[in-house]
Order: sequence, then structure tokens, then C-alpha cells
Amino acid sequence: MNADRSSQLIARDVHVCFGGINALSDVNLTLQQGEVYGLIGPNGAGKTTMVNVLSGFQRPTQGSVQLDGADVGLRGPHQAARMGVGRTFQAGRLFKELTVLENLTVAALSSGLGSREAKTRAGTILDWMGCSDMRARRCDSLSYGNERRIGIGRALALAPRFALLDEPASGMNDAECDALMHLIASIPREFGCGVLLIEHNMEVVMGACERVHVLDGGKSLAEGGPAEVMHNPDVRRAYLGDKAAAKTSHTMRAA
Ligand SMILES: Nc1ncnc2c1ncn2[C@@H]1O[C@H](COP(=O)(O)OP(=O)(O)OP(=O)(O)O)[C@@H](O)[C@H]1O
Repeated sequence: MNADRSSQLIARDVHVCFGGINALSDVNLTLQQGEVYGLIGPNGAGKTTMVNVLSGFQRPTQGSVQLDGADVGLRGPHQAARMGVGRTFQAGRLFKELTVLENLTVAALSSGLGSREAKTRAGTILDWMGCSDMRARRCDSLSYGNERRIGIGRALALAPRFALLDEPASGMNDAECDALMHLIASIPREFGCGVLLIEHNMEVVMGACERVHVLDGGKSLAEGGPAEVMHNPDVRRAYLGDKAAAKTSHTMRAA
């Protein structure tokens, strides 16, 4: 499938306040269908809150999210999913008692496919991910890394226009991260959707993303190509640090 760039998921002036905490303040971002867009920043910067807003799990205190001009998530995450926004979670949230194939099939069914087509789509995605040998395994038997990979498969089984991936590489070793980076980079080409990637592993971000947005303390700090952002003095000061920027193979969480 060609990487279609016709749709846009746009967050405008998004503000989220939890009690006295400003988790997000006037954040704007535009995600294009067909691109991989990184969202990075220190712990507590507001990244997961932004994904929650984009996917209808969190109503913004102010501001809006629109997909091709239509409001997203006003009626919650199911509406956002129906409109074409799929996501993963930091804590897998798979149906643990179901098999891997069943988890993807359920997602494909919820996108409106019949049971045979849903199972076929689920199998095709698992083949593409190199996870065919896991089809019959119950999800409560998966390693942490495999749980995260299957979470991506489940988000893709919805046939989303935008897939939002929340720290998919966490808990993976270097070889697994490298394989995941290539897999994520190829999602737009294979599935025609846009990808928003939250990730602390800068090697994965640099290798997979066309553009990167940096949050710090709930505010936008920078946006641009990965190399440009990496060399931005404000970003280095707030998040990367000189030492960490020089050693991109280390996760930023560790730095
Ligand atoms: N449901 C909530 N209630 C109160 N405060 C919250 C809630 N969710 C997030 N926060 C606060 O909002 C801020 C942003 O949190 P968020 O989880 O979005 O950051 P993050 O960049 O995703 O961090 P991490 O990299 O650690 O996952 C933090 O100060 C956090 O404590």
C-alpha cells in the first residue's frame, strides 16, 4: 500500500489541567497520514496525556483535536477508534486470556470486518510482523517485549488512519529495538497510515521518524527533523544533555 498523505490529525491549542497541574499548555501539532512523527521529552512532559487527548481517552480542558476537520474523541475513545485513531498503551492492555490471533481479530472485527475477513487480516499482520509463530499463544504467556509488539499489531488491525504508539521499545534489548525501529518506519508504506511515536530510545526515534516534536513541562519546546531537534540547544539542555546526545544508543530514560 502506498503511504497516503491525504489525512491530517491536528491538535490545536490543547491545554489539559489536572487539578493544579498543567499537563499540557497550548500545544499544537499536525500529524500527516503517511509519516512517522516522534513525540519526545522528559518524564512528566505530557506525552502520554497528548496521546490520550488525540485518541479520545482524555478531553482537553481547552483546545481541540480534528481529523480532516471533524472533532475527534468528543464522545470518547470508541468514537476516535471508529474515526481511524488506533493506539497502544504503556501497559499492554491486551486481552490476556485470549490468544494473540484472537486479540488482533477482535480489533479487526471492531473496525467493521466480518469474522472471516477479520481473522485473515489478523493473520496477515502477524505474518508481516514476523510473529506468526505466536498466533496460538495466550497473551498472558508473552514476554514484555512481545506483548508490546502484539499491541502494535492490534492497533494496526483496526486499519487506522493514525496509529499512536506509546513507548513501544521499552523493555526491549538493542537487537529488538533495532528490529522494531525498522518495523515502525515501514508502517506508513505497508498500512498507509500515519504513526505518532512516543519513545525514550533516541536511536529508534532518529531511525524511524521524519519529524520530531519535543515537549517539556507540558509545553512545546521544538519541532523539526530529527537531526535538527537533536542539535537544538534548548532540547539538549532540557532533555538530551550533551553526554546523552553523543551516545544515542542509550535510552534517554537512563540518561
Ligand atoms: N490522571 C492524572 N491525574 C493527575 N495528574 C496527571 C494525570 N495524568 C498525568 N498527570 C500528570 O501530568 C503530567 C504529564 O504526565 P504524562 O504522563 O502525560 O507525561 P509523560 O511525558 O508521558 O511522562 P512519561 O515519560 O513518564 O510517561 C505529569 O505531571 C503527571 O503527573
